[in-house]
Amino acid sequence: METNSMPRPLVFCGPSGAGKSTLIKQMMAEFGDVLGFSVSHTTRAPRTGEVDGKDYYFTTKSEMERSISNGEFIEYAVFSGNMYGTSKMAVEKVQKLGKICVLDIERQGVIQIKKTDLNPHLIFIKPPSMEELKNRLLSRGTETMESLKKRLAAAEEELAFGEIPGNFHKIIVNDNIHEAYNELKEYLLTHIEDARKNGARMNGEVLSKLSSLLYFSSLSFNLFPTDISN
Ligand SMILES: Nc1ncnc2c1ncn2[C@@H]1O[C@H](COP(=O)(O)OP(=O)(O)OP(=O)(O)O)[C@@H](O)[C@H]1O
Repeated sequence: METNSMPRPLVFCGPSGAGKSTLIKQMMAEFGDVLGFSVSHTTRAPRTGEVDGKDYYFTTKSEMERSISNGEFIEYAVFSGNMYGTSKMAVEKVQKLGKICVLDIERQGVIQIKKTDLNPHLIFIKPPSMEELKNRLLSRGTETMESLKKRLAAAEEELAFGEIPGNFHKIIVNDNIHEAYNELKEYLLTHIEDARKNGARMNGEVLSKLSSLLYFSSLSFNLFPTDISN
């Protein structure tokens, strides 16, 4: 059960190409009523098909640095030469809807988020091998030779971080995507059901408050006057 009214966020971490976005997209498609994606900010250029405000908030280095110094970010990191970060606004936007906030962040971000009071479920997505990771990044077709090299070099460090005991609550090896997704779903099902029940309870409370409010305003303003023609 949740210990407070805000459901615990889900933090996904793992090397670039491990399959985080693929798994998150499947979860959002199946549990979109109760999950909300925290849209990160980035200074990297949009990839074909990426939408500003949906996949990322695309921004500039100077704008992002200004927001960070104003304390507007929960976590941020430089990865592969670009800045990435989670703004407080992005998480609050999801939590205000009573949904479980889903974050896709890298190692430096996980270290920072662990110091906050967000108390997330920390999930590490691992590729079956470095060779397969390279193949996936190549076939995704999003990388230049230079960015591929950077991502693979960073992957070694991400993997080492993922394997340190206590860093994550759950490690999922994404070999077969269906098996990986089922393992993820099984791990999160109780959390999702709790959030659904809490959401339904919160909606019920809001509805009952609204109907009392309507009832009392109808009495005080006599919105529904009694028929005196009889
Ligand atoms: N189990 C799998 N088997 C084969 N291909 C996969 C599997 N999971 C994901 N892929 C493919 O591998 C590529 C990388 O996956 P994805 O973009 O989800 O990784 P990511 O961890 O989100 O990477 P990044 O951090 O760079 O955004 C994609 O083209 C995706 O379709």
